[in-house]
Amino acid sequence: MRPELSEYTPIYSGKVRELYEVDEQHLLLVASDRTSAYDYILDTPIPDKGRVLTAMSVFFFDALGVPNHLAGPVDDPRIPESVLGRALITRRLDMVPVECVARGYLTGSGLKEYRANGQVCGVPLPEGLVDGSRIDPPIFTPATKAAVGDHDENVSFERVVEEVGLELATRLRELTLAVYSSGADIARERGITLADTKFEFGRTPDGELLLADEVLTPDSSRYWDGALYEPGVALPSFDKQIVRDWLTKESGWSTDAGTPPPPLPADVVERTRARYIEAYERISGLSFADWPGGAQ
Ligand SMILES: Nc1ncnc(-c2cnn(Cc3cccc(F)c3)c2)c1Cl
Repeated sequence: MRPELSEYTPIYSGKVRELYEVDEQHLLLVASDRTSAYDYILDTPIPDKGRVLTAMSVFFFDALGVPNHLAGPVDDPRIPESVLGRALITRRLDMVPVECVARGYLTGSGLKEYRANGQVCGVPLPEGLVDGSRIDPPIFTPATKAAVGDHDENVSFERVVEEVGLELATRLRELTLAVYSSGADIARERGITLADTKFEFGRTPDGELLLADEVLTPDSSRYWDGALYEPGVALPSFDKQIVRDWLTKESGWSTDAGTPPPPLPADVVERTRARYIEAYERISGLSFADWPGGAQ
């Protein structure tokens, strides 16, 4: 008999995820079916999104072989039925207050910074780069966690050293770049470009540094279709472009409307759900139908 979710104390509610306390040493990390676009949380959930992204994290945690915060399998008996398949039992860690971002391609806030001063987070880049240019080797572009509703602030490596000390800052950079490259290689072999990603790390009471949070999901990374990639071409998001295009080209809404986006039509929801499942099945080589939870 599984416990009810109401038996666990909620300790954090993010835009699309929640965190509960299971006991002194363990947390329940829950991924919802909510999705965001243009910095809004959409009214319409994408069925199975939480389960697919959980499956992706588990696949990468296993594939990368890096010490991490997982403390049980996806069907751990401590996981309530209502969130089975989209929740994980994790060890409770002392989280490092740095968003550890790796970029293998120049876009988003990195491109904005580059255009202003030819570097990203204090890392100088070659001249002449455009949106989508490859950054090889990938760079560590850390950020400080923003207040709720705000964007993270890109910071220099030196700033991270001030925050956490040189040894840990160096370790974070090494781990971030190594794990990103391994994950990006796995995805690239399956035709998916992971342009960038954001990791979070935490420490155990005896000081071990573990990879925590979600790993290499479309919510923590930019997923591009490898077949469509070309530098300088605005790169559609593998998972979010269907929603973005419907919102900006068909719904009558616009980003400067100052109003929240309208609800999504069923076909946009279904096509987006299918894109998440396609990304998971291509990258993992596994069938999502075998993943626990969902319509029982
Ligand atoms: N193993 C850990 N130990 C301690 N704290 C965390 C932790 C804190 N915050 N976050 C981000 C987050 C993850 C999911 C759902 C949310 F609502 C928020 C993760 C973790 Cl993963």
